[in-house]
Amino acid sequence: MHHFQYRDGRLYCEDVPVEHIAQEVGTPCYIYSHATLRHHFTVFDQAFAQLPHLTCYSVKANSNLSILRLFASLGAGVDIVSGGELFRARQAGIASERIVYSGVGKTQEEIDYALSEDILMFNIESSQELDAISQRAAALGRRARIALRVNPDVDPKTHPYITTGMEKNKFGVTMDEAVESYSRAARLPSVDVVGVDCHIGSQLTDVQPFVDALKRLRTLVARLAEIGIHIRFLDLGGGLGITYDRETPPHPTEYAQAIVHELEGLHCTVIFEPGRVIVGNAGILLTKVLYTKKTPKKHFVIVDAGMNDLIRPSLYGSYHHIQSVVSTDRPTDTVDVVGPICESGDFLARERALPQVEPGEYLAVMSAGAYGFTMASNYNSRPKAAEVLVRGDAAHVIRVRETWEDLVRAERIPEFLR
Ligand SMILES: Cc1ncc(COP(=O)(O)O)c(C=O)c1O
Ligand SMILES: N[C@@H](CCCC[NH3+])C(=O)O
Repeated sequence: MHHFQYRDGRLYCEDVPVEHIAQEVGTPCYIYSHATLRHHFTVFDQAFAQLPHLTCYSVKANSNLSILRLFASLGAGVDIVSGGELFRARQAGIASERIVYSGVGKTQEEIDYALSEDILMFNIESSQELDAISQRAAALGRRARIALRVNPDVDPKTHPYITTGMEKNKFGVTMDEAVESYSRAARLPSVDVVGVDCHIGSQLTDVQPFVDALKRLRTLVARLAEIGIHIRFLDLGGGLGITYDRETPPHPTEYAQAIVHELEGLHCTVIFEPGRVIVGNAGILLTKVLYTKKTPKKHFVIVDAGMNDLIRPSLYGSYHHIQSVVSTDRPTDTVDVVGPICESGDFLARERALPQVEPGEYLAVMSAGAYGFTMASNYNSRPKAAEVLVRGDAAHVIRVRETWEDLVRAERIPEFLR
Protein backbone atom coordinates (compact mmCIF):
# COMPACT_ATOMS: atom_id res chain seq x y z
CA MET A 1 0.00 0.00 0.00
CA HIS A 2 1.35 3.38 -1.01
CA HIS A 3 1.04 6.21 1.42
CA PHE A 4 3.97 8.01 -0.20
CA GLN A 5 2.59 9.47 -3.40
CA TYR A 6 2.77 12.50 -5.64
CA ARG A 7 -0.20 14.82 -5.69
CA ASP A 8 -0.12 17.96 -7.77
CA GLY A 9 3.58 17.35 -8.34
CA ARG A 10 4.51 17.12 -4.65
CA LEU A 11 5.48 14.04 -2.70
CA TYR A 12 3.09 13.38 0.16
CA CYS A 13 3.24 11.08 3.12
CA GLU A 14 -0.45 10.40 3.73
CA ASP A 15 -1.94 13.91 3.65
CA VAL A 16 1.20 15.89 4.40
CA PRO A 17 3.64 17.19 1.75
CA VAL A 18 7.01 15.87 2.90
CA GLU A 19 8.65 19.18 2.00
CA HIS A 20 6.63 20.83 4.78
CA ILE A 21 8.08 18.36 7.26
CA ALA A 22 11.61 19.08 6.06
CA GLN A 23 11.02 22.79 6.50
CA GLU A 24 9.57 22.22 9.97
CA VAL A 25 12.06 19.79 11.51
CA GLY A 26 15.11 20.10 9.28
CA THR A 27 16.99 17.42 7.42
CA PRO A 28 18.07 14.66 7.43
CA CYS A 29 14.79 13.36 8.71
CA TYR A 30 13.04 10.00 8.73
CA ILE A 31 9.32 10.07 7.91
CA TYR A 32 7.05 7.11 8.64
CA SER A 33 3.46 6.51 7.59
CA HIS A 34 1.18 5.33 10.39
CA ALA A 35 -1.32 3.92 7.89
CA THR A 36 1.38 1.89 6.08
CA LEU A 37 2.78 0.53 9.33
CA ARG A 38 -0.66 -0.51 10.49
CA HIS A 39 -1.55 -1.98 7.11
CA HIS A 40 1.65 -4.00 6.80
CA PHE A 41 1.39 -5.43 10.29
CA THR A 42 -2.25 -6.33 9.81
CA VAL A 43 -1.74 -7.91 6.38
CA PHE A 44 1.13 -10.02 7.68
CA ASP A 45 -0.73 -11.12 10.78
CA GLN A 46 -3.96 -11.84 8.89
CA ALA A 47 -2.11 -13.92 6.31
CA PHE A 48 -1.56 -16.56 9.00
CA ALA A 49 -5.03 -16.28 10.53
CA GLN A 50 -5.70 -19.95 9.69
CA LEU A 51 -2.83 -21.03 11.97
CA PRO A 52 -2.41 -20.69 15.71
CA HIS A 53 0.35 -18.11 15.56
CA LEU A 54 2.02 -15.13 17.15
CA THR A 55 3.56 -12.31 15.13
CA CYS A 56 6.62 -11.08 17.02
CA TYR A 57 7.75 -7.94 15.22
CA SER A 58 11.56 -7.78 15.10
CA VAL A 59 12.48 -4.65 17.05
CA LYS A 60 15.92 -4.27 15.47
CA ALA A 61 14.34 -3.19 12.18
CA ASN A 62 12.88 -0.06 13.74
CA SER A 63 12.76 0.40 17.50
CA ASN A 64 11.02 3.76 17.62
CA LEU A 65 8.76 3.79 20.70
CA SER A 66 5.77 5.28 18.89
CA ILE A 67 5.99 2.56 16.28
CA LEU A 68 6.32 -0.13 18.95
CA ARG A 69 3.30 1.36 20.72
CA LEU A 70 1.28 1.12 17.52
CA PHE A 71 2.22 -2.56 17.13
CA ALA A 72 1.42 -3.18 20.81
CA SER A 73 -2.05 -1.76 20.18
CA LEU A 74 -2.44 -4.24 17.30
CA GLY A 75 -1.65 -7.16 19.61
CA ALA A 76 1.90 -7.73 18.41
CA GLY A 77 4.59 -9.62 20.22
CA VAL A 78 8.22 -8.80 19.59
CA ASP A 79 11.53 -10.45 18.84
CA ILE A 80 14.33 -8.77 20.77
CA VAL A 81 18.11 -9.17 20.76
CA SER A 82 19.25 -7.09 23.72
CA GLY A 83 18.30 -5.70 27.12
CA GLY A 84 17.84 -2.34 25.44
CA GLU A 85 15.26 -3.74 23.05
CA LEU A 86 13.50 -5.48 25.94
CA PHE A 87 13.32 -2.15 27.76
CA ARG A 88 11.91 -0.37 24.74
CA ALA A 89 9.35 -3.12 24.10
CA ARG A 90 8.15 -3.03 27.71
CA GLN A 91 8.06 0.79 27.68
CA ALA A 92 5.85 0.59 24.61
CA GLY A 93 3.44 -1.77 26.34
CA ILE A 94 4.33 -5.08 24.66
CA ALA A 95 3.25 -7.87 27.01
CA SER A 96 6.11 -10.00 28.40
CA GLU A 97 4.34 -13.18 27.39
CA ARG A 98 4.70 -12.09 23.78
CA ILE A 99 8.44 -11.50 23.81
CA VAL A 100 11.05 -13.86 22.37
CA TYR A 101 14.73 -13.18 22.84
CA SER A 102 17.34 -14.18 20.23
CA GLY A 103 21.06 -13.39 19.90
CA VAL A 104 24.37 -15.22 20.30
CA GLY A 105 25.82 -12.98 23.01
CA LYS A 106 23.32 -12.46 25.80
CA THR A 107 25.09 -11.09 28.90
CA GLN A 108 24.29 -12.09 32.47
CA GLU A 109 22.64 -8.71 33.11
CA GLU A 110 20.45 -9.15 30.04
CA ILE A 111 19.52 -12.73 30.99
CA ASP A 112 18.59 -11.62 34.52
CA TYR A 113 16.49 -8.79 33.16
CA ALA A 114 14.62 -11.08 30.75
CA LEU A 115 14.07 -13.64 33.52
CA SER A 116 12.71 -10.95 35.82
CA GLU A 117 10.31 -9.89 33.04
CA ASP A 118 9.26 -13.54 32.57
CA ILE A 119 9.41 -13.34 28.78
CA LEU A 120 7.79 -16.00 26.62
CA MET A 121 10.98 -17.69 25.41
CA PHE A 122 14.75 -17.43 25.17
CA ASN A 123 15.98 -18.51 21.75
CA ILE A 124 19.24 -20.11 22.82
CA GLU A 125 22.15 -20.13 20.41
CA SER A 126 24.79 -22.32 22.08
CA SER A 127 25.36 -24.96 24.67
CA GLN A 128 27.21 -22.53 26.95
CA GLU A 129 24.33 -20.08 26.73
CA LEU A 130 21.97 -22.86 27.80
CA ASP A 131 24.10 -23.39 30.91
CA ALA A 132 24.26 -19.67 31.64
CA ILE A 133 20.47 -19.25 31.39
CA SER A 134 19.83 -22.37 33.45
CA GLN A 135 22.22 -21.17 36.17
CA ARG A 136 20.78 -17.67 36.32
CA ALA A 137 17.21 -19.02 36.43
CA ALA A 138 18.19 -21.30 39.34
CA ALA A 139 19.97 -18.45 41.14
CA LEU A 140 16.94 -16.17 40.80
CA GLY A 141 14.42 -18.89 41.68
CA ARG A 142 12.79 -18.66 38.26
CA ARG A 143 12.13 -20.98 35.34
CA ALA A 144 13.31 -20.10 31.88
CA ARG A 145 11.15 -21.10 28.92
CA ILE A 146 13.50 -21.89 26.09
CA ALA A 147 13.84 -22.86 22.46
CA LEU A 148 17.07 -23.79 20.78
CA ARG A 149 17.80 -21.79 17.68
CA VAL A 150 18.82 -24.41 15.19
CA ASN A 151 20.86 -23.71 12.14
CA PRO A 152 19.12 -25.66 9.36
CA ASP A 153 21.94 -25.00 6.87
CA VAL A 154 19.78 -23.71 4.03
CA ASP A 155 20.91 -21.04 1.62
CA PRO A 156 18.49 -18.11 1.71
CA LYS A 157 20.10 -16.62 -1.44
CA THR A 158 20.45 -13.16 -0.02
CA HIS A 159 23.40 -10.86 0.72
CA PRO A 160 26.16 -12.85 2.49
CA TYR A 161 26.21 -10.41 5.44
CA ILE A 162 22.55 -11.13 6.18
CA THR A 163 22.39 -14.91 5.78
CA THR A 164 22.11 -16.46 9.21
CA GLY A 165 21.05 -20.07 8.74
CA MET A 166 24.06 -21.55 6.94
CA GLU A 167 26.64 -23.73 8.60
CA LYS A 168 29.35 -21.09 8.28
CA ASN A 169 27.23 -18.52 10.19
CA LYS A 170 27.66 -17.87 13.91
CA PHE A 171 23.98 -18.40 14.68
CA GLY A 172 22.24 -21.30 16.34
CA VAL A 173 23.25 -24.90 17.00
CA THR A 174 23.71 -27.45 14.23
CA MET A 175 20.98 -29.95 13.48
CA ASP A 176 23.36 -32.73 14.57
CA GLU A 177 23.97 -31.11 17.94
CA ALA A 178 20.33 -30.21 18.48
CA VAL A 179 18.83 -33.49 19.76
CA GLU A 180 21.64 -33.97 22.29
CA SER A 181 21.32 -30.35 23.49
CA TYR A 182 17.54 -30.69 23.77
CA SER A 183 17.76 -33.80 25.89
CA ARG A 184 20.30 -32.08 28.13
CA ALA A 185 18.03 -28.99 28.38
CA ALA A 186 15.05 -31.17 29.27
CA ARG A 187 16.96 -32.47 32.32
CA LEU A 188 17.83 -29.00 33.65
CA PRO A 189 15.60 -28.21 36.62
CA SER A 190 15.16 -24.47 35.99
CA VAL A 191 14.50 -24.75 32.29
CA ASP A 192 11.25 -25.50 30.43
CA VAL A 193 11.81 -26.62 26.88
CA VAL A 194 8.94 -25.14 24.91
CA GLY A 195 10.15 -24.32 21.41
CA VAL A 196 12.24 -24.85 18.33
CA ASP A 197 13.52 -21.76 16.56
CA CYS A 198 15.36 -20.77 13.40
CA HIS A 199 15.99 -17.64 11.40
CA ILE A 200 17.73 -18.19 8.09
CA GLY A 201 18.38 -14.68 6.83
CA SER A 202 16.91 -11.40 5.78
CA GLN A 203 15.50 -9.91 2.54
CA LEU A 204 14.47 -13.31 1.14
CA THR A 205 12.69 -13.05 -2.19
CA ASP A 206 11.75 -16.70 -2.56
CA VAL A 207 9.65 -18.94 -0.29
CA GLN A 208 11.58 -22.13 -0.98
CA PRO A 209 14.33 -21.59 1.64
CA PHE A 210 11.62 -21.03 4.27
CA VAL A 211 9.94 -24.27 3.23
CA ASP A 212 13.26 -26.17 3.30
CA ALA A 213 14.05 -24.84 6.77
CA LEU A 214 10.58 -25.72 8.01
CA LYS A 215 10.91 -29.30 6.72
CA ARG A 216 14.11 -29.72 8.72
CA LEU A 217 12.53 -28.23 11.81
CA ARG A 218 9.58 -30.60 11.48
CA THR A 219 11.90 -33.58 11.39
CA LEU A 220 13.53 -32.30 14.55
CA VAL A 221 10.19 -31.74 16.30
CA ALA A 222 9.21 -35.34 15.44
CA ARG A 223 12.50 -36.71 16.78
CA LEU A 224 12.09 -34.71 19.97
CA ALA A 225 8.57 -36.09 20.44
CA GLU A 226 10.04 -39.61 20.25
CA ILE A 227 12.23 -38.84 23.26
CA GLY A 228 9.38 -37.26 25.20
CA ILE A 229 10.07 -33.60 24.46
CA HIS A 230 6.89 -31.92 23.26
CA ILE A 231 7.31 -28.65 21.39
CA ARG A 232 4.64 -25.96 21.79
CA PHE A 233 6.19 -23.12 19.78
CA LEU A 234 7.73 -23.35 16.35
CA ASP A 235 9.53 -20.08 15.65
CA LEU A 236 10.32 -19.58 11.96
CA GLY A 237 12.09 -16.24 12.43
CA GLY A 238 11.75 -13.31 10.07
CA GLY A 239 13.31 -12.60 6.73
CA LEU A 240 10.56 -11.93 4.21
CA GLY A 241 11.92 -9.43 1.69
CA ILE A 242 10.51 -6.23 0.22
CA THR A 243 10.76 -4.40 -3.09
CA TYR A 244 13.60 -1.89 -3.05
CA ASP A 245 14.16 -1.93 -6.80
CA ARG A 246 12.79 -4.70 -9.00
CA GLU A 247 12.63 -7.58 -6.53
CA THR A 248 9.38 -9.49 -6.46
CA PRO A 249 9.26 -11.03 -3.00
CA PRO A 250 6.37 -13.30 -2.07
CA HIS A 251 3.35 -11.64 -0.50
CA PRO A 252 2.74 -12.81 3.08
CA THR A 253 -0.26 -14.81 1.85
CA GLU A 254 2.01 -16.71 -0.58
CA TYR A 255 4.41 -17.37 2.27
CA ALA A 256 1.46 -18.62 4.33
CA GLN A 257 0.22 -20.87 1.53
CA ALA A 258 3.68 -22.31 0.99
CA ILE A 259 4.10 -23.36 4.61
CA VAL A 260 0.60 -24.17 5.73
CA HIS A 261 0.50 -27.77 4.52
CA GLU A 262 4.02 -28.35 5.88
CA LEU A 263 2.55 -27.57 9.27
CA GLU A 264 -0.33 -30.03 9.07
CA GLY A 265 -0.63 -32.32 12.05
CA LEU A 266 1.79 -30.26 14.07
CA HIS A 267 0.15 -29.00 17.23
CA CYS A 268 2.29 -25.92 17.70
CA THR A 269 1.81 -22.19 17.85
CA VAL A 270 3.88 -20.80 15.01
CA ILE A 271 5.92 -17.69 15.79
CA PHE A 272 7.04 -15.27 13.09
CA GLU A 273 9.62 -12.54 13.59
CA PRO A 274 9.07 -10.16 10.67
CA GLY A 275 10.95 -6.87 10.64
CA ARG A 276 11.69 -5.40 7.23
CA VAL A 277 8.42 -6.50 5.60
CA ILE A 278 6.45 -4.52 8.17
CA VAL A 279 8.45 -1.29 8.36
CA GLY A 280 10.77 -1.16 5.32
CA ASN A 281 8.42 0.53 2.89
CA ALA A 282 6.68 2.51 5.61
CA GLY A 283 9.51 5.01 5.91
CA ILE A 284 11.67 7.37 3.88
CA LEU A 285 14.75 9.42 4.62
CA LEU A 286 14.51 13.05 3.55
CA THR A 287 17.70 14.84 2.73
CA LYS A 288 18.69 18.22 1.34
CA VAL A 289 21.09 18.81 -1.52
CA LEU A 290 24.04 20.84 -0.24
CA TYR A 291 26.21 21.08 -3.33
CA THR A 292 26.72 19.52 -6.72
CA LYS A 293 30.13 19.05 -8.28
CA LYS A 294 31.59 17.63 -11.43
CA THR A 295 35.00 16.06 -11.66
CA PRO A 296 36.56 14.63 -14.82
CA LYS A 297 35.28 11.18 -13.80
CA LYS A 298 32.15 11.82 -11.79
CA HIS A 299 29.17 13.96 -11.15
CA PHE A 300 28.42 14.20 -7.44
CA VAL A 301 25.28 15.29 -5.67
CA ILE A 302 26.33 16.03 -2.10
CA VAL A 303 23.46 15.76 0.38
CA ASP A 304 23.13 16.29 4.12
CA ALA A 305 22.41 12.60 4.92
CA GLY A 306 25.35 10.24 5.14
CA MET A 307 26.25 6.67 5.90
CA ASN A 308 25.83 7.49 9.58
CA ASP A 309 22.11 8.08 8.87
CA LEU A 310 21.56 5.19 6.45
CA ILE A 311 24.39 2.68 6.22
CA ARG A 312 22.75 0.07 3.98
CA PRO A 313 24.16 1.30 0.64
CA SER A 314 27.69 1.50 2.10
CA LEU A 315 27.52 -1.75 4.04
CA TYR A 316 25.70 -4.03 1.63
CA GLY A 317 25.72 -2.09 -1.61
CA SER A 318 21.95 -1.91 -1.17
CA TYR A 319 19.73 -0.10 -3.62
CA HIS A 320 17.39 2.60 -2.33
CA HIS A 321 15.33 4.48 -4.86
CA ILE A 322 15.96 8.24 -4.69
CA GLN A 323 13.49 10.78 -5.97
CA SER A 324 12.89 14.47 -5.84
CA VAL A 325 10.12 15.62 -3.50
CA VAL A 326 8.77 17.74 -6.33
CA SER A 327 8.05 16.00 -9.60
CA THR A 328 10.16 17.40 -12.37
CA ASP A 329 10.73 17.08 -16.09
CA ARG A 330 14.33 18.29 -15.89
CA PRO A 331 16.87 16.24 -17.85
CA THR A 332 18.61 13.47 -15.98
CA ASP A 333 22.28 13.15 -15.11
CA THR A 334 24.11 10.04 -14.00
CA VAL A 335 25.33 10.91 -10.53
CA ASP A 336 26.72 9.56 -7.29
CA VAL A 337 24.59 10.73 -4.36
CA VAL A 338 27.06 11.11 -1.50
CA GLY A 339 27.00 12.29 2.10
CA PRO A 340 29.27 14.56 4.11
CA ILE A 341 31.17 11.74 5.88
CA CYS A 342 34.90 11.48 5.37
CA GLU A 343 34.85 8.07 3.71
CA SER A 344 34.74 7.26 0.02
CA GLY A 345 32.28 4.52 0.97
CA ASP A 346 29.81 7.19 2.10
CA PHE A 347 27.22 7.10 -0.63
CA LEU A 348 23.47 6.64 -0.93
CA ALA A 349 23.56 5.78 -4.64
CA ARG A 350 26.20 5.28 -7.29
CA GLU A 351 25.95 5.87 -11.04
CA ARG A 352 22.27 6.69 -10.67
CA ALA A 353 20.19 8.49 -13.28
CA LEU A 354 18.56 11.38 -11.45
CA PRO A 355 16.76 14.49 -12.69
CA GLN A 356 19.04 17.50 -12.24
CA VAL A 357 18.95 19.05 -8.78
CA GLU A 358 20.00 22.34 -7.25
CA PRO A 359 21.38 23.06 -3.79
CA GLY A 360 18.60 23.55 -1.25
CA GLU A 361 16.25 21.06 -2.93
CA TYR A 362 15.04 17.96 -1.14
CA LEU A 363 15.45 14.32 -2.11
CA ALA A 364 13.56 11.36 -0.68
CA VAL A 365 15.48 8.13 -0.12
CA MET A 366 12.78 5.49 -0.33
CA SER A 367 12.26 2.20 1.55
CA ALA A 368 14.26 3.46 4.52
CA GLY A 369 11.92 2.39 7.33
CA ALA A 370 13.85 -0.79 8.20
CA TYR A 371 17.46 -0.82 9.40
CA GLY A 372 17.67 2.91 8.74
CA PHE A 373 17.49 4.88 11.96
CA THR A 374 18.25 1.79 14.08
CA MET A 375 21.65 1.45 12.39
CA ALA A 376 22.42 5.18 12.53
CA SER A 377 25.43 6.41 14.44
CA ASN A 378 27.09 9.63 15.49
CA TYR A 379 30.09 8.91 13.26
CA ASN A 380 32.00 12.08 12.42
CA SER A 381 30.24 13.52 15.54
CA ARG A 382 27.19 14.07 13.43
CA PRO A 383 23.84 14.60 15.13
CA LYS A 384 21.21 11.92 14.53
CA ALA A 385 18.23 12.63 12.27
CA ALA A 386 14.75 13.58 13.42
CA GLU A 387 11.94 11.05 13.11
CA VAL A 388 8.38 12.01 12.23
CA LEU A 389 5.30 9.80 12.24
CA VAL A 390 2.55 10.96 9.90
CA ARG A 391 -1.02 10.05 10.61
CA GLY A 392 -3.55 11.50 8.19
CA ASP A 393 -2.88 15.20 7.91
CA ALA A 394 -0.85 15.42 11.13
CA ALA A 395 2.91 15.05 11.27
CA HIS A 396 3.99 14.08 14.78
CA VAL A 397 7.60 14.73 15.61
CA ILE A 398 8.63 11.61 17.50
CA ARG A 399 12.29 12.35 17.76
CA VAL A 400 13.79 15.78 17.46
CA ARG A 401 16.95 15.98 15.44
CA GLU A 402 19.99 16.13 17.72
CA THR A 403 21.78 19.44 17.59
CA TRP A 404 25.48 19.96 17.65
CA GLU A 405 24.99 21.40 21.14
CA ASP A 406 23.34 18.11 22.24
CA LEU A 407 26.44 16.24 21.16
CA VAL A 408 28.70 18.68 22.94
CA ARG A 409 26.66 18.26 26.12
CA ALA A 410 26.67 14.46 25.81
CA GLU A 411 30.44 14.42 25.36
CA ARG A 412 30.91 16.77 28.32
CA ILE A 413 33.68 18.56 26.50
CA PRO A 414 36.20 19.91 28.99
CA GLU A 415 36.14 23.64 29.62
CA PHE A 416 39.46 24.30 27.91
CA LEU A 417 38.19 22.86 24.61
CA ARG A 418 35.05 24.94 24.47
C1 LIG B 1 16.67 -13.63 14.87
C2 LIG B 1 16.08 -12.66 13.90
N1 LIG B 1 14.75 -12.58 13.81
C3 LIG B 1 14.16 -11.71 12.97
C4 LIG B 1 14.91 -10.89 12.15
C5 LIG B 1 14.17 -9.94 11.25
O1 LIG B 1 14.48 -10.13 9.95
P1 LIG B 1 13.72 -9.35 8.79
O2 LIG B 1 13.85 -7.90 9.06
O3 LIG B 1 14.46 -9.75 7.58
O4 LIG B 1 12.32 -9.82 8.79
C6 LIG B 1 16.30 -10.96 12.18
C7 LIG B 1 17.13 -10.18 11.24
O5 LIG B 1 17.51 -10.69 10.18
C8 LIG B 1 16.91 -11.85 13.09
O6 LIG B 1 18.22 -11.92 13.20
N1 LIG C 1 20.65 -4.83 8.77
C1 LIG C 1 20.31 -5.62 7.64
C2 LIG C 1 19.48 -6.80 7.99
C3 LIG C 1 20.09 -7.62 9.04
C4 LIG C 1 19.05 -8.27 9.78
C5 LIG C 1 19.49 -8.67 11.13
N2 LIG C 1 19.57 -10.09 11.32
C6 LIG C 1 19.74 -4.79 6.52
O1 LIG C 1 19.72 -3.62 6.58
O2 LIG C 1 19.35 -5.28 5.52
